Amino acid sequence: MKQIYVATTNKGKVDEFKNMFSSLDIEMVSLMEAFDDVEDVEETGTTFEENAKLKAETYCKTYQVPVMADDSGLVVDALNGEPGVYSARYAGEAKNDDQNIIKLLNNLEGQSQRNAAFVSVIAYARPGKDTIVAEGRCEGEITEKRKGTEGFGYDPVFVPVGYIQTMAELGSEVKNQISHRKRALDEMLKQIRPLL
Ligand SMILES: O=P(O)(O)OP(=O)(O)OP(=O)(O)OC[C@H]1O[C@@H](n2cnc3c(O)ncnc32)[C@H](O)[C@@H]1O
Ligand SMILES: [Mg+2]
Repeated sequence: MKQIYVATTNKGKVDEFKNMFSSLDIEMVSLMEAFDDVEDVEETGTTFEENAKLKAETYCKTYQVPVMADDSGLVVDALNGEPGVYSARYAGEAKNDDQNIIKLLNNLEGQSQRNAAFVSVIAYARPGKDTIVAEGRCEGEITEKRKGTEGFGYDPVFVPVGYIQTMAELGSEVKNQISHRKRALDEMLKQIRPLL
């Protein structure tokens, strides 16, 4: 079976990729589990695409295996697209989900326009070949209070369009069918299927 290495330091993303790959005829291998010396790649890009490529290409070059990496985040209309590429470190380099949510809700206090979208850009880097990129979005709204315990990141304050519960209440079964990451992966598979 074809193996693809997925590179992420985020446990929530690993679980989602494992779940989404489980029905495919491609084996997903966690790069961080396969190699014990994996160093963090600094996300110096200003777009999701730049950072996704940076992560995938750096690891592909180091380990000479095909690598997929996701760069993702929350884009809030009333905050001019913030936190965007800074979603993980919105409240500081410690990358604390709870602090990030507190900062987001504070910045949106009294704001009735709460439209937002989760965005995921997946880059697939292969040794000696051009990198392939795919994007997925999930539109929704930011709640006034956090609700639910599943998922990670901003899931407790994000209600997808067409639902009344947050991603953290809906849980992985629903999330992995409608999420930005699932849509990006579907887009990616359309492009790489013929190449596998
Ligand atoms: O870079 P890697 O190692 O993959 O892990 P990371 O957590 O730093 O990942 P990103 O740089 O792509 O930052 C993504 C952040 O955006 C938020 N985010 C992304 N996808 C999300 C999702 O499905 N649900 C909730 N929040 C999400 C969350 O705060 C993430 O930490
Ligand atoms: Mg990151």
